[in-house]
Amino acid sequence: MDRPRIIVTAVVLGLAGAIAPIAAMFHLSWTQAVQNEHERLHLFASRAIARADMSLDEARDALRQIGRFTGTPCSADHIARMRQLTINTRTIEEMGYFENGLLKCSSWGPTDGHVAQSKPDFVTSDGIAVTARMQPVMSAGHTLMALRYKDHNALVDPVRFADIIVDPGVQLALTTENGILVGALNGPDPARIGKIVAGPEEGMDDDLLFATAHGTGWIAVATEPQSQILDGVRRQQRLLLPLGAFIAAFIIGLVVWLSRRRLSPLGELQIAVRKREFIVHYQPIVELRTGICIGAEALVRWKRPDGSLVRPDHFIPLAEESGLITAITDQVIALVVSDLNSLLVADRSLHIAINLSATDVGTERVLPVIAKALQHTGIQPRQIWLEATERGFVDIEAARSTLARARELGYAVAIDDFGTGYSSLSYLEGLPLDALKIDKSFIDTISTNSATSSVTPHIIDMAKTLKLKIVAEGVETRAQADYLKERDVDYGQGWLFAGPMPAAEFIAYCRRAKVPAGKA
Ligand SMILES: Nc1nc2c(ncn2[C@@H]2O[C@@H]3COP(=O)(O)O[C@H]4[C@@H](O)[C@H](n5cnc6c(=O)[nH]c(N)nc65)O[C@@H]4COP(=O)(O)O[C@H]3[C@H]2O)c(=O)[nH]1
Repeated sequence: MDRPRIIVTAVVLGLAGAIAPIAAMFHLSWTQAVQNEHERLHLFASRAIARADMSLDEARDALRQIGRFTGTPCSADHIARMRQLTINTRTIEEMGYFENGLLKCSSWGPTDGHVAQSKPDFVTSDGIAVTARMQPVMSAGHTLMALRYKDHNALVDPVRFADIIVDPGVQLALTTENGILVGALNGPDPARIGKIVAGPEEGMDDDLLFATAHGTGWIAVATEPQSQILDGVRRQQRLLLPLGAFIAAFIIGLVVWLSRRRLSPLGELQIAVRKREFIVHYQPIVELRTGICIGAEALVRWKRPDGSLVRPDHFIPLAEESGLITAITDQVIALVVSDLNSLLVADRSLHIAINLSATDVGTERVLPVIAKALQHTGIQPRQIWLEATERGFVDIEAARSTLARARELGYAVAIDDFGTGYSSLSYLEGLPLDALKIDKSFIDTISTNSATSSVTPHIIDMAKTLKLKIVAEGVETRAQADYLKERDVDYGQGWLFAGPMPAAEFIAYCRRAKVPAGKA
């Protein structure tokens, strides 16, 4: 992904990361507050059911007691007993005795016997027939509930079935299972209660929150206006919004950290390695005596997604420091083989020099990589030169072992940038080498009177003493080329002959250079 896309993606992710947790916490505050309210309403409804059951138990107890009366029905004793039970049972307003379906007497005294038994709304499992709303004949007060067991009935004030303490704003209703309103607190709307009873256990009906509880035979409904939960929502928001803000800050931090990492030079280089964004340019090496091209040095370039080329000086040090260099070396080896396989097979006199990093020289890791890349290509190992700089000789024993093994396998080994490090003759003597590349800084001094100009002939003599092939790097002028040729330096590389070029151009250059290249 290129830079602008990373930035755009980071901004989008950052915004989403900031908005999503806050929005989620707003939503969660609301649902949590609603759930809390439902639980609270459910508690009131359950209490109403418990209260109704208790009232029913009281009435049932009184009905059973009077059922055990064995004296003459509607005698003074019987009426006194009913009256006593009415007085002693808080729930009961009046008791009555029925014969052949007609009220014969009540706790108030004998009746004229024309009041018929009411039709029950439901019958409990133990045989108590409940009529939710009926008008008492004797006491002629407000609507009561009738509970009948065998021949006796008890009239109960429905308020007794729902008289629990609720929070302000909460309305309570007790209905039979078929929706007949039995008792109510704080004036709920009967029409809406009827609708709620037929629906789910809890929820929201327009602007009304509700929860129901089911008992044997009745349903309790607790409701409250939606506006009542705003306090609860605010309470939840006070708890959850800081958490949302923390998560948002964490996500934004993470996005910034990740995008900075991806935008950092190392992050970009890691992506380049993963996406194999490297290409190789080839700089011809010519024989100074004839000017014929005898090979090239493979020089890596990083081709950015926008097409621009980054020179190795700008990323090789970072690659070496981070350990990415080994992957880059491997990609260069693969590219050399795929770019120049045919050329190297067609012309056995050509070689390609590959730069090894200090890490590559310190271990033998790279050797099997090259061997594998050359398999089935027809390229001969001697056509591959391995260039090691003096930086790679920090662990001299490891370097010696790698270079010796490389030569055993048939590769040629050259020391690159010679003279810039700490190499001395005695140092060089111990190393298994085929060639020495004189650094450009020494070539630059040729024909000048600088202090280092006298060093160049010594380097040349030293290489000759060690019977090494010599390559002069960075040859830019004819005077430099003439000087080197006079001193029997074998090969030259530099802008005088050609700069680094893409593979196709190098192949064309080599074909032309059957005729001597440059007039060295
Ligand atoms: N001013 C001037 N410069 C000339 C002339 N002739 C050649 N050069 C430049 O000198 C450098 C020669 O490569 P080097 O000494 O191995 O130095 C190389 C080498 O140490 C390293 N490098 C390049 N490719 C690789 C690679 O694949 N792996 C590793 N580990 N290092 C590489 O990067 C360094 C720089 O490479 P480049 O930028 O391609 O720079 C190249 C080349 O473009 C000339 O006449 N005048």
